[in-house]
Amino acid sequence: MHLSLDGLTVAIDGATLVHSLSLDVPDGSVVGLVGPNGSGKSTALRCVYRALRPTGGTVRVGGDDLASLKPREGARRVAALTQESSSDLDFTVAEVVALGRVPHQRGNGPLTARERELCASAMESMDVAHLAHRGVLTLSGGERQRVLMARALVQEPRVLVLDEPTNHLDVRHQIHLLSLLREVGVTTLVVLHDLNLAAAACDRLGVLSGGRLVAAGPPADVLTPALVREAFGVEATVVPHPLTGAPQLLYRLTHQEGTP
Ligand SMILES: Nc1ncnc2c1ncn2[C@@H]1O[C@H](COP(=O)(O)OP(=O)(O)OP(=O)(O)O)[C@@H](O)[C@H]1O
Repeated sequence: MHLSLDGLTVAIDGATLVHSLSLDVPDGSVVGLVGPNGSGKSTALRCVYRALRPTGGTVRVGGDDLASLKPREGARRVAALTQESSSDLDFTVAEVVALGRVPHQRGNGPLTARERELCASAMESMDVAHLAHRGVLTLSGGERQRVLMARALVQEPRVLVLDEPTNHLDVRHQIHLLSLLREVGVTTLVVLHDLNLAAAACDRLGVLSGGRLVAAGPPADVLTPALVREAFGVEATVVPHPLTGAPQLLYRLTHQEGTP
């Protein structure tokens, strides 16, 4: 299902945090949003999972204005894994994952056999099946992140919105999660800090700086030394990955005058 941000603007207390952001995420594609700290990535994403109402512009999901959809219909279409996703209650892992089915359920009936199978397979896929009976509050940061991703998958969304989903994950689980996005084939908008992972995982990238989209396109077109210098203030050498051809950034740590 196609996701599009059309002239999205967010102003809070007189400060414009996102300036007229237009970005398309075609059906089944993975689009990455990158940019320095405070550039507006999470703010833009919050409008897509309806934690924030934009001041201007529209978020369209499958052609429909998200703001016009009933909350349940919105939740059937869009699942989010965000910095705010957490559970303060000591549910078990299996219970938290099963919560992903709520937008599809009528009343408080038990899960169907298909839904139980869906939960089992999502937990297996995110490598948390062995934690099914553990309380989520006892989990490590990475384990909790994988549980929340399993919950998002169980929701069977048409659009996935992920804010730094690899935060907390070790390198094996980072690669697994990002590879999974391709396999699942769900339209995905994902904020990533690691530009090399973003280049490998995404069909297209959008670069935010100061709340404005300063570049958008395939990773090889976007991740140039000039763009990285301008947006991030960093010197990088860009080389093609020897196996995949995806652009990879090499950095050199610079010595600061006056430090040992
Ligand atoms: N509710 C708010 N009130 C005032 N300022 C806010 C609010 N929410 C976010 N901001 C500011 O808006 C800017 C963009 O924040 P946002 O969280 O979208 O950035 P980001 O690109 O996701 O950053 P990071 O990479 O650090 O996660 C920041 O300067 C932040 O301090």
